[in-house]
Amino acid sequence: MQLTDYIRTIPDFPKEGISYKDITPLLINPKACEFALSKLIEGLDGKQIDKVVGIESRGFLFGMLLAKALGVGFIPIRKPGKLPSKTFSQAYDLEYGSDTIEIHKDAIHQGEQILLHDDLLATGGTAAAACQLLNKLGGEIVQVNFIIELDFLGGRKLLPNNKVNSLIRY
Ligand SMILES: O=P(O)(O)OC[C@H]1O[C@H](OP(=O)(O)OP(=O)(O)O)[C@H](O)[C@@H]1O
Ligand SMILES: Nc1ncnc2[nH]cnc12
Repeated sequence: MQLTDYIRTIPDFPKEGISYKDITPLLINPKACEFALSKLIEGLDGKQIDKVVGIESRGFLFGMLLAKALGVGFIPIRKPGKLPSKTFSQAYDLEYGSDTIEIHKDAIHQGEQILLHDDLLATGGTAAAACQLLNKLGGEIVQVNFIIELDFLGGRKLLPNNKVNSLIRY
């Protein structure tokens, strides 16, 4: 199976000049989703994971599937003002703007082995901000994985201390 067959490129969305990678053709196909999930798990090389953290909103989709498949809990990192209990916040820049993400202060315990997941790595601002939050909580980031990585934006450079795995690289 070729995962790239299930990714659609939309020019000039959400802003002129952005070539948007749309994963909805993947989401609509259960066999392709199963394949992508198995590849993400394969990329973990059997490493022990205590919790999966997914970044709002597209990181929730495979994040929860990964947690279920690994038999561990899922933790959402959310946009500001969405999490109801006490949070840590981190501001960051992304390919088409800037934003803040938050995590519950009690979501992770010191030394827990964390898999961080998002659908796409672009400039790396979002994932780097998420790593800062996880480090603050004392989580050990085992791997950061993505369905898609936009190599030409160099996002990996913002994750110099992390193992990064992406299924598709453009
Ligand atoms: O590497 P970066 O340049 O930081 O960009 C990557 C982020 O951008 C997208 O999220 P977006 O903020 O568009 O939100 P969404 O998941 O709710 O669509 C994507 O899902 C990543 O989280
Ligand atoms: N080019 C892109 N396509 C889809 N999601 C993105 N998030 C940041 N850049 C993106």
